[in-house]
Amino acid sequence: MLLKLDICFSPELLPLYDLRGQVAVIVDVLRATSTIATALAAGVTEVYPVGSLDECAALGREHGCLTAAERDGVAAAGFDMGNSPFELLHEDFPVRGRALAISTTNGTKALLGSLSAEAIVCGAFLNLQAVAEFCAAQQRDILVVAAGWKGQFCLEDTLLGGALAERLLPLGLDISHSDAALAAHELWQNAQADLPGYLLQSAAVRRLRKLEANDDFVFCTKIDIYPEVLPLWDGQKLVRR
Ligand SMILES: O=C(O)[C@H](CS(=O)(=O)O)OP(=O)(O)O
Repeated sequence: MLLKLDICFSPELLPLYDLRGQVAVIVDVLRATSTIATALAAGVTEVYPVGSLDECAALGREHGCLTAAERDGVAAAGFDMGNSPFELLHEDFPVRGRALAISTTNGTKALLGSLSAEAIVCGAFLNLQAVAEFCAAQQRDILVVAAGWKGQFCLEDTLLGGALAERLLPLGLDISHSDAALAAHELWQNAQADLPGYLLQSAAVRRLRKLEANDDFVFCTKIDIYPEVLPLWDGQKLVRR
């Protein structure tokens, strides 16, 4: 049987999908899932995605987790870091061997809304190959859950869905049933020659540039920097597989 891939364009649309038996690929290219992949690549042992700032603070206080928290693109006050992957790569701020609790505007919401899936992984351009290999091995239908922006469609997460489809099509993936997947694949065809250039027109990049986080955008559009880093949900937390 051909495997299918579909795309849910925002967490608000999740009630329309039945995730049971499927692989959910949570995607928040700018920036949560890129930051989570970077954290695990940098030696963070486990990542706890949480919905509220209070839960994030409690995990820091009561369990000694590093805490990353952001709202509307800005680091929330009182936490170890915001939502930039570079904060996990500072030499003077060692993260290896530590657990991380993270709460962001869109990305953690997408993950916490997808818990009925058979398997849950985090996808970004940084770890696209790891995600593709996992999906190929699972032999289950795939739902790409785009974090979007405050319930709305976004280009960068949709493009990741298209790029994942492109990797899996030669293995027999079927996207013919889903206009969402077909559209994402078409978008990827247009963007792949110059992904950062294509995304310059996107709302997320305009937001990050206002926040002087353009370096984050450039980094998060690099493909397969971490081809073996797969953030996998173990029922309570994300661990590197
Ligand atoms: O910090 C981010 O990149 C975003 C915040 S927003 O889209 O700028 O409001 O959070 P995320 O949950 O990573 O989309």
